[in-house]
Amino acid sequence: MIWYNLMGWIPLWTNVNERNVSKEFLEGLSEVQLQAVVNYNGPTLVIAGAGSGKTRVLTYRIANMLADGVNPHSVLSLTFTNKAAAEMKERIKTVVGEKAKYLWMGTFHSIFARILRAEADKLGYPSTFTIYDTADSRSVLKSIIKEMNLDEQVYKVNEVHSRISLAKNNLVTPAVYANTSSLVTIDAANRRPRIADIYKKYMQKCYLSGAMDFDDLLLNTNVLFRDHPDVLNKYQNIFKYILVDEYQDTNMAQYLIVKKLSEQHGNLCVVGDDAQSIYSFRGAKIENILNFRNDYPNYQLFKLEQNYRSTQTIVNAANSIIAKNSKQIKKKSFSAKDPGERIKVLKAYTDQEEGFLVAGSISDIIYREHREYLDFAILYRTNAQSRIFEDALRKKNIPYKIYGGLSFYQRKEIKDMVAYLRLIINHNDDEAFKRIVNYPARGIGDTTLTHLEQAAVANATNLWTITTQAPLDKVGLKGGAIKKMGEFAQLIQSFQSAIYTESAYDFALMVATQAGIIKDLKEDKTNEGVSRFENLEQLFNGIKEFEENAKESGEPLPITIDRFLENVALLTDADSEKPEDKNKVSLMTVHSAKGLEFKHIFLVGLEENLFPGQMSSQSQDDLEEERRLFYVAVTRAEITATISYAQSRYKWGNITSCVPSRFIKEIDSSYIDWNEDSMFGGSSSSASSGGNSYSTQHFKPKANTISAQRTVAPTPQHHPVSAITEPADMSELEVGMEVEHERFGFGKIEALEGSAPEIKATVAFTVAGTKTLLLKFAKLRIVKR
Ligand SMILES: Nc1ncnc2c1ncn2[C@@H]1O[C@H](COP(=O)(O)OP(=O)(O)OP(=O)(O)O)[C@@H](O)[C@H]1O
Ligand SMILES: [Mg+2]
Repeated sequence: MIWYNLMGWIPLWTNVNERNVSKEFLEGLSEVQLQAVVNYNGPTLVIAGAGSGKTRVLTYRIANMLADGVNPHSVLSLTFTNKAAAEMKERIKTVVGEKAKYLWMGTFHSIFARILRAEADKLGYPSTFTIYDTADSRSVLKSIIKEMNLDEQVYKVNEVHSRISLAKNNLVTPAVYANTSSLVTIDAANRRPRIADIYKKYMQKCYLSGAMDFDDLLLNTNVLFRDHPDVLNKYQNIFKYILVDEYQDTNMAQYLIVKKLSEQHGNLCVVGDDAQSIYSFRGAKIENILNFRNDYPNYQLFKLEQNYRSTQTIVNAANSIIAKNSKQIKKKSFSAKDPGERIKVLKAYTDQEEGFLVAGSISDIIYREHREYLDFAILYRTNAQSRIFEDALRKKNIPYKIYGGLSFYQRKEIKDMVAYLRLIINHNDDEAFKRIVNYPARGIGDTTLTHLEQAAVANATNLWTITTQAPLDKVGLKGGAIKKMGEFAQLIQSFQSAIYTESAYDFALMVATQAGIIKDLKEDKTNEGVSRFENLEQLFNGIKEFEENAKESGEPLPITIDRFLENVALLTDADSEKPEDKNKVSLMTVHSAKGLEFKHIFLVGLEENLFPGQMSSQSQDDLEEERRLFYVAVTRAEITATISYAQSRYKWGNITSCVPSRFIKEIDSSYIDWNEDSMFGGSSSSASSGGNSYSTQHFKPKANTISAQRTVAPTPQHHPVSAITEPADMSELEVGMEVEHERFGFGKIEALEGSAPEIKATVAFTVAGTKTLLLKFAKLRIVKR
């Protein structure tokens, strides 16, 4: 092993390249980074904390190879999102020019989808196979569970799906699954013994539909390489250099692909941080990083210890968090930047108020520090938390964008259009078939479809084959239905000859017109109808844009529709950014924020059972993963990190009280600014919110202006009050009483419900409006006149 680090250089390495003066781009690297960049032969592990330049090292390592004359076709670089790959490529392009575009660079899924298309026949798939998204997979599973007459409450589609997904990522086949007790948890063994059967049927159905789900892209690549040594050999020869970012989050299937591919040349470089392993729920194995030394005993190890992203306070705070984990590779991480501000904690009474506080703080910082919207990110544990922040940002006219969910492509009108394109390219795609067989309405009813489906199951084939090859009268269809099915099949077939000759946009437009989609959407003049039509237009804009981008990068014409579909199918949560979205506040889950950085981070919903999530209290391992997630979140910040939590939150329509997350207390207290007073009482410390309707301004000169915008509790002049008591004992409160709240001002109790200590009061405040408050936090005072 050859070991470099910044503090102690171990001079075992004799072949250190001299700093090449003509390679100016290398000037921006530290000494240890430079060594990791220039020594690009042999197995290499770069292990280092967040923000230490791991991704930068990968990028420059590739640039340096190309500058040395390495053929870009022989370099495979695997990233976690397509966006990261595109940025990396762009960066390399600026350094070494156009040849960067020939690099194999992308996510595991996109690279191996490309290889699978080229080799599909070896696996009995058409090269036009469809890539099923999660919704497709779940729909298939749903129909199987129904077909098998299983209880949908016991065999919940989402759970079954994640079990199958986990099995696939561990390369566990249905047969092995059925016989491996360690994979079937006690819960599943007792209550869901048929998962292996569902899994098997699911595999068959996908295969018959000529479809692979996301996990299949990795599973089938493994099958391909296992069963076809010649194919493996071909790609081993092609990829002379393989590089993997975020290696700590690779799963078994990914690990094996990389291991096999690099066997020939041994030039595998992986970079990662065990402290940022956050995908074990999807099968990621932190062990992959730990086992690197066993797999490649002659590896070079580089440890990067300087964090170039964040202030000292943020780095130190993050170190203090991760130190609480028992499982970790000990490593140093320091920042040479300014000490910076302490991590602020915003305490809100309610989830809604949390939204206001955060939005307020953002506009405050923008105003005070002259920042742009793109400098901010709000990070949450679960996607469902976004709504409250969206509302608050909208009210303040702060533009924002949401990553994740890919909701645009989940809209009905978009899915319908995409389903047409999918079915035209791959007639066997049952999910697409079912979606559009009667859209736009052409009088094909559920009964017809049921007959077709039953025949497909009975003959172990797909709907298209039944429709076009079976005697439909024997399948149970009547004359009218037979005719309509014939017309439908003809329509789909009629586009066949143009798929690869027309450009994507022209082709899609032809389909949308001839299939009657445009007419159907145009006819609907309701608001929803108009917005559906606009969405379709957006999709077409997206197709055009895709075409233009591909043209610009010099790809052969025409840019066909299958290329666009592939691109859509492989989108990840972090990929959905449009150019007009550039200068906006980013909202995303912590998982999606991996690898990214922002000047100012707001980490919200820091409450027990939310972050750490409910499941994580079950085991130490889960809790440690949540803690790593927290570490990832904090280390996204360059200048400030702010944490917020609410004391009460709506859950299923009920207000429930919340306990601040243990993680806040785990941060070394010297890096925390609890900031309690500034929120409610106007201390001189920071992190209150300028335009916020509740909080108090903290920097004096502008206080008057801003306070004028605030909702202020009416003063005694407006309300002739004779006495206000100490905070009321809950038992003293009654409906109809006049009370005062420290921020909402005066109001009247309209209702009391629940029992101590969870009593809630609905109070109609004179200025702030009606609010439901948990009394143990609200500290109401009774107004005595
Ligand atoms: N030697 C350097 N000099 C100046 N800036 C640097 C240097 N190395 C890295 N940086 C900058 O520091 C930031 C973090 O780098 P990078 O994203 O590569 O870190 P990372 O280790 O990949 O982080 P993460 O673990 O979060 O993925 C980036 O803005 C990068 O440009
Ligand atoms: Mg990185």
